[in-house]
Amino acid sequence: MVGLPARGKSFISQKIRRYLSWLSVPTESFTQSSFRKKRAESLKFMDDELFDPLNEKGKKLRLLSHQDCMGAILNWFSNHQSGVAIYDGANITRDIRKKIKETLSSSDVQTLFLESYCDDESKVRANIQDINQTSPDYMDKTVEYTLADLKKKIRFYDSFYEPMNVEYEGDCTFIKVLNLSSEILINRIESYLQSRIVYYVMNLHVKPRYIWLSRHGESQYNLEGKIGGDADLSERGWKYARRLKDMAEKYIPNHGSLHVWTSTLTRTQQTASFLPYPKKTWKALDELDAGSCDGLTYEEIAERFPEDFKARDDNKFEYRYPGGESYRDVITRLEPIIMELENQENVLVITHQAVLRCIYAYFMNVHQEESPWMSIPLHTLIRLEIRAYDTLVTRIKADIPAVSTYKEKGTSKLGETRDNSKILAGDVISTGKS
Ligand SMILES: O=P(O)(O)OC[C@H]1O[C@@](CO)(OP(=O)(O)O)[C@@H](O)[C@@H]1O
Repeated sequence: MVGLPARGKSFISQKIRRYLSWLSVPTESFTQSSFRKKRAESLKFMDDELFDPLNEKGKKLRLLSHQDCMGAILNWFSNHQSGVAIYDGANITRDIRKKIKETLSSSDVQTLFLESYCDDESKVRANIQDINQTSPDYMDKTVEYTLADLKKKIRFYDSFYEPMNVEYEGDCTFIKVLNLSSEILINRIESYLQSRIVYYVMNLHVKPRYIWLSRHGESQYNLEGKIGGDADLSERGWKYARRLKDMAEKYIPNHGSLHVWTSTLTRTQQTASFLPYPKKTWKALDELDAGSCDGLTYEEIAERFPEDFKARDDNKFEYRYPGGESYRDVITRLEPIIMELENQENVLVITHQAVLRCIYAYFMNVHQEESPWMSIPLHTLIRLEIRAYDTLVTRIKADIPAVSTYKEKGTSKLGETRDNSKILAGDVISTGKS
């Protein structure tokens, strides 16, 4: 990363790390400031000395923390055949970038510089506000403190900042993001992975916003415990479809501009049928294809294909149904959906259990092995609040009972059917954090 403080470098780093990890590319982010803090603590160094351009000790400490960070990156590469290490630091001089490139290329590592250049004061200010509210570095500090501290650092770094340009660094591969917008300059993009990163960064948003998710209403197949298929909604499923309209009006603040996405399957389209908003149907949102097990109950699968049943329980993320899909396959086909969601302002996605797990795992940073086992109940509207440094989740459970479609590891039985008495009157709201 390249850029002055408060230019969204950590935000972009974290997003890229999450995106690539979700696509199964080993990715790690190394934050230079954490190495600097460690060094400063051990040397009993004050921040004031560190950001004084005339202070020789400060200069030395910055150099040491850079070396520590590079050491950690090289060490990480020695343990990984392939992958992406993100150096989250300022790296604002041509000299330091030249050294980074040389060091990495001597270890056979390609370098892609990603500069966040911003001279729009209002955007810098908004970013400082975000940093104050959500960055672990400033969690217990006032806005005034964060503002003063970051301004001091910006002034310091600005005195020797050399933005990237083709004239001086034409031989480098770089992406330059201008004013945290979709305006981007690129130079010498050479590999597929680099082009994925360019495309992803182009779709990124810094504005906080909500994404709304829901499974379809309870289907006839859900009632019978069957997987896959293209069944209609049950009576309670239709009830949820009607309720979803009221819930959208009640909970989605700017529902007037809402867009609804569904899969091509009947149950999601019936669920969306009362919503008076523009709709889009995506094949990519169809449920995980259960291949030759489509239309069976888990008990029938366990009985007829015991080896497959066990193999899926043992490694649910990788297991591919004969003639069907695995969770990994679903993630691959969901990539365009994620790109679009990163770009959109106000969308409600109505889809299926496995697909929602994959989308949820991306936004909530859930580990691959864990994601196929997450609980995504029926008749629940999920609100993801996408913020600069984390995602907040709120689940709004409609008071309409539904069967459980959750199967635990090691059993072929579904979870307990929720009975009416356990459903509280009114919607039940719960929250959590990524
Ligand atoms: O990966 P598991 O846990 O089997 O969950 C996926 C299953 O969920 C189901 C319901 O059991 O999805 P949905 O009703 O949301 O379309 C099945 O169709 C699908 O095969």
